[in-house]
Amino acid sequence: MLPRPRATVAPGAVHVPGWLTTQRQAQLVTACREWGRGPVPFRHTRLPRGGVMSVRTVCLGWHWRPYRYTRTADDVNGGRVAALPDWLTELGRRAVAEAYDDPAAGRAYAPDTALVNFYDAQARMGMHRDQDECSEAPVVSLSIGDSCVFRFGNPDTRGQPYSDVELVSGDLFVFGGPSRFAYHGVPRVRPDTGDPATGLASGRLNITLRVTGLAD
Ligand SMILES: O=C(O)CCC(=O)C(=O)O
Ligand SMILES: [Fe+2]
Repeated sequence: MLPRPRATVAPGAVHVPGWLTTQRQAQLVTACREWGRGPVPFRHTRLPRGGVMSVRTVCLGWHWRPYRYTRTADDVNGGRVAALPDWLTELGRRAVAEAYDDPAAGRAYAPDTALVNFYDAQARMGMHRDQDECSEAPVVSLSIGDSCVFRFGNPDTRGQPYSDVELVSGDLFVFGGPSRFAYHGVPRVRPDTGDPATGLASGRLNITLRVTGLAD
């Protein structure tokens, strides 16, 4: 397969294909399994109006539920979420530095939460903005397993203009600056497109690192 070129999808939104080695992806898959064992398990997030998200999510550092962050998972089992490990923070710093070709931006990046989403073949994510953070620092997104269509739009509307980007296992996507509060979503996952060498036999994992801007 030809290497896919790195692309600026919108101002401040950069797609870096094949950023994670297979070995690093396998390490992340193992870590995600471990995080799912507790203290808070993966769950389908309940929405305030009664809906349930099709992805399953576990959080690190801070627990996200619509539409705020807390230290304990009061909508799951009340447990305190697992810590965000230093090695993952470090990976996020490197992601920002390399996506923006800006070592200082990488050094300044201090994520304090990660959302780990698992998509089975039917799971989707509707167009939304990541806007429960009190910070304009970029979001770092890592994808492992099945490919998906990642729809990345604009800060003003759920509709056009947007770009449909194919996110493949190992890809990095960073969105910050003028795109930090852009609408985005996952309209479809492509079953059986992942590489079993990552340790994920089916489905898709997405890890987003964020800065909440919150203090205890
Ligand atoms: O799965 C993805 O690629 C995006 C996930 C996402 O937008 C989110 O967790 O807020
Ligand atoms: Fe999001």
